[in-house]
Order: sequence, then structure tokens, then C-alpha cells
Amino acid sequence: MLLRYRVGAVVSLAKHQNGGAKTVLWTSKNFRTQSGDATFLQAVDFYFDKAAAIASVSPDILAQIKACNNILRVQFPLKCSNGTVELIEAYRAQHSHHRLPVKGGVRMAPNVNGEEIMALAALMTFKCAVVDVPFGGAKGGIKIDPTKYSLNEKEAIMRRYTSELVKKKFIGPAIDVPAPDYGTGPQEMAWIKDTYEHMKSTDINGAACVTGKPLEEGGIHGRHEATGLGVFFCLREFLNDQDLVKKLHMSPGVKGKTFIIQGFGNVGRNLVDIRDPAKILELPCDVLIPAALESQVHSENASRIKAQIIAEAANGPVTPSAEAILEKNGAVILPDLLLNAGGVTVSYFEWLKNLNHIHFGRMSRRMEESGKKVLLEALEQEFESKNKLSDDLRKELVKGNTEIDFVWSGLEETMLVSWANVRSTAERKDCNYRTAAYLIAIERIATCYRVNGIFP
Ligand SMILES: NC(=O)C1=CN([C@@H]2O[C@H](COP(=O)(O)OP(=O)(O)OC[C@H]3O[C@@H](n4cnc5c(N)ncnc54)[C@H](O)[C@@H]3O)[C@@H](O)[C@H]2O)C=CC1
Ligand SMILES: O=C(O)CCC(=O)C(=O)O
Repeated sequence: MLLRYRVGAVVSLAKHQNGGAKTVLWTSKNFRTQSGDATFLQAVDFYFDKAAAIASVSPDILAQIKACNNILRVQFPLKCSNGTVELIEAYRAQHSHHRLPVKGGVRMAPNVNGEEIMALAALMTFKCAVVDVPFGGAKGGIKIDPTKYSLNEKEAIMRRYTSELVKKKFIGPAIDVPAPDYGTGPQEMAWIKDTYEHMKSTDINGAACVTGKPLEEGGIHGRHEATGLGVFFCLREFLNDQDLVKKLHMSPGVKGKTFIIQGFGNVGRNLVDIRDPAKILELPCDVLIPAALESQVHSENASRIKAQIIAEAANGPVTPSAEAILEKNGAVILPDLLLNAGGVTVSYFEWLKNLNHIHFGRMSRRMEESGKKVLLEALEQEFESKNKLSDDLRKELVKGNTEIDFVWSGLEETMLVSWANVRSTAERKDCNYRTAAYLIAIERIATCYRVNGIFP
């Protein structure tokens, strides 16, 4: 589904060159897609190589970082509701173990394949490094169209998939922690947790084997909307930056800008709530937000994209050929590995909550409130009854922080600090934001590899 969202009046869409940014052209030589666009995995490798070329990292460490460490492919039978038996194909790729556990969602989609899952796992490695979340990268996929299966069938698939991961030691709070992705959500995560806990009943940290769970099953407030909210925080920061929007001949601020969102699932839905379906990526707008699948903006449609800002809420929505065309036309791309990192950031908070066996705020909320009450009373005594606070204001002032306050504040802090880092790196290195984000990730991961050395 495509959605067009109007915040206010349409702003003029004059195109211009992206000040100082170099355009590196993708060449279709040696690549096998008919359009000349890179496959998703080739695209991730291309973006990595582009940043690696300006990183102060030795070639042997770069090669270690780039490689996908493990890929598991399983096939198992499903007894369908109509009595037939179907073979299900599924994957889990672990890209990098420089930090443990490795982390990343599990998707259900008909086009899932090993290369796609490896590309997504690599993106998870770089994403976690950009936002300084201490995990390696992983991703899983089940090759089915979830809309074609009953709830019972999906449960059987998810439980069997989890049992395969347990048997192969591809899941565990200290090993590999799945989460929601395209086509999956809290229900699937609850099945993963329950299956894991049945098979590993003595693991006291079992709930931390998966994130994005329902609240009643050890989930955290705010995970469901975290990815969309993270996109919003970053985009708002970009749009409020006078210098950056001036280069696009735009006025600062979110108000008055027009947005198109492609994909109205977990990520897209939590970005906006005014709905007006329209079906074209190429409609005039200020900000295009692909929030569905990879390779949606490619060499064939890129020149017709009118948005000046492409905000990658999905993983890998813009191919390298498309990026070159968009940038030549003056558009700015806010890259996936920064922009959609809100999901894994709040997954990190959920994992910490599960390991701590206590929710954020439980030990501090009342203590905070009584401290603030004492302070207010002292101030009121000092100034006597001249300016008595209303009951509502008093309540608001003394309110202690709840779990959602911690989560939103931690998410905003993470996104803003990471954006500032990407912005300043792009300026310093005279490169685009994607290369800057990869560069930050590569240099952070390289430090781990260097310090850890090689086992044995
Ligand atoms: N769920 C999460 O926490 C995170 C998701 N992502 C990425 O965001 C993207 C979307 O994921 P979710 O929102 O979780 O998936 P979802 O399954 O909740 O929603 C995706 C939506 O996109 C629609 N869609 C698919 N192809 C489309 C097309 N060509 N045009 C228009 N709509 C289309 C689907 O019908 C569905 O409504 C994926 O690339 C995913 O990897 C990234 C970070 C975290
Ligand atoms: O929340 C997580 O652990 C992973 C989310 C994810 O799959 C992604 O960021 O692409």
C-alpha cells in the first residue's frame, strides 16, 4: 500500500546539486540482474566497500568484518490444516560475532532467500555499531506468504523453526536473539519464547532469547512503535537543521512538508496516522519514506522520484544505481542503518529488562516522586502562600519516570547522538550520509577485531 501524508501546504520541489557530495556511480558490469541493478547483497557489499576505501582499517580486518560468519538453512515439514504436508524453507544468518549476542529480526515473506538474509544480517551488524548497541548482526527468514496460512499453521511453523534454531545452537539470550521484522510481530515472538523455554527450561534468562514480545510475556513498552518513532526523531532533526534544509531550498521544520510512505506495516504505521492511499512512489512530495521491502527505488524509477529527501525506513530500499541517480538530481538519502535503528535500540532495552528481571522505573519511581515532593514543599514554605501551585501542576512536577519515559528518552538520545555523529562524519569526510554511517560502523567494529585478536 502507498500512502501520501500531508502535513501542510506542498513546498516547491526545485532540484539542485547536493553541495560538495561526490557521486560514485554503480556499474552494472559483472552483476546479474537484468536491469543492471545490484542484488540486495551486492548493494550492501558495494556500500561497505565505498566506506572501506576511506577507512583507516587494514585490509585483513576489513575482510573479516565484511564476511558473513554463519548461515543456517533448514527445511522441515508442515502438516497443513487441509491434511496435506508442505516443506517449509527457512534461514538464520549470523553476520558478525564481534559482540554477543547477535541480533536481528525474523521475516516471513514469499521471496525470502539465503542471499537476502545475509544482506539483512550484515546490515544489522553495521546498524548496531552506528547506534552503539552492543550486539553483532543476524537475521532470519521463513519463505512463506503469511497471509496464506492459518494462525495454527503459523504457530506450528514458528515453533518448529525455533526448535531447529535451539537444536543448532542458533538462539539464546547470550547467543542469538531474534525480533520482529517484515511479516512477523509480537505473537510470533511469544511463540519463539514459549518454545525456547520449553526446550531450555533451566535457563533463568529464557525470556531474553527474543525481543518484540507482547508486554505480558516480558516485552517492553514502546518496542512496537520504536522503529517508526526513531525514523521520526532523525527526520525531525534533519528538517529542523537550517543549514541542511537551506541547501534543498526548503524552509526548516516538519510543518508544511509533504510525505509519501510506501508500506503501512509496523514501521510505516507508527510514523503517521492520517491516511490517504495513493499508489505512486513518484508523486510530488518533500520526503519519500520507503517502509516496505528492499530494492524498491531502482535504476528504472529513480529518475522519476520527485522527493528531495529519501528516508530509508525499510532495509535496503534504494539500489546503488538509484542512489547515484537520486544524488545527481540533488536528493539527500537518510540511510537505513541509521534511520531504522530505533527498533533494535529498544530491543536492546527489552533484552536488558529481561536479564534484570525487573522493569525500568520499578525501584526508582516512588523515590523520585517523594524527593520532588519534599523539594516542592520546601519551596512553597520559603515563598509562603504567594504563588501556590495548582494540584494538576504539582502532580505533573512530582511525577516519577515510568518504563515508557525511560524507553522514549533512551531512544531519542540514541537517535540524536547517532545522527549528529553521522552528520559530522559526512561533513568531515565530504561523503554522503550512508558512507558516513558505514564508516563509523566499520571503524568501531575494527577496533573490536583489533583488540580481541584472533582465536586460537
Ligand atoms: N519491524 C521492525 O521493527 C523493523 C523493520 N524494519 C524494516 O522495515 C520494513 C518494513 O517492516 P515492517 O513494517 O516490520 O513490516 P510489516 O510486515 O509490518 O509491514 C510491511 C507492509 O508493507 C506492505 N508492502 C509490501 N510490499 C509493498 C509494496 N511494494 N508497496 C506498498 N506496500 C507494500 C505490506 O503489505 C505490509 O503492510 C522492512 O524492510 C523491515 O526489514 C527495519 C527495522 C526494524
Ligand atoms: O529489534 C531487533 O532486534 C532487530 C530489528 C530488525 O530486524 C532490523 O532493525 O532490521
